[in-house]
Amino acid sequence: MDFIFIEELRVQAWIGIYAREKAAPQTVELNLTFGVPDAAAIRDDIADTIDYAEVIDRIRLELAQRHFNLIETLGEFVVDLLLNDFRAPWVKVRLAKIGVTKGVRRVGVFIERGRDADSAAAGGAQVPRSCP
Ligand SMILES: Nc1nc2c(c(=O)[nH]1)N=C([C@H](O)[C@@H](O)CO)CN2
Repeated sequence: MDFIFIEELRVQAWIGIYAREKAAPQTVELNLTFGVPDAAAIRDDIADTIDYAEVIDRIRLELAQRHFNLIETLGEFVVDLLLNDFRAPWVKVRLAKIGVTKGVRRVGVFIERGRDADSAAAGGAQVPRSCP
């Protein structure tokens, strides 16, 4: 498995538990890493991999359309999108609100998940099911 990363993706999102956060979107910063088949590198074909430009567009589109109370829920939404819609075998999402309170630059959550037991193991590395 190879891994694609997207760093410091800034998106307008409807997020938060307070009335002011329900009245206007705010900037969230996402750092994503997800597994892609190494076959893509061998055949040098975008059809064999996950197009990261599509991932970015889709996240912007989805987060513009719904409100989340918690960063945990928003994080799980992005993880599900990558695992189920983009069929990534493994994903790590780090998501932060910026400047929510005095003296804190970022506050956020990170979630790491595999689509099945094999891809969840060892950060997505291919490991034998059983060793003699
Ligand atoms: N565990 C969490 N705690 C809090 C969250 C959250 O999403 N998860 N959110 C808030 C407020 O929306 C806050 O960020 C507004 O500044 C407070 N605690």
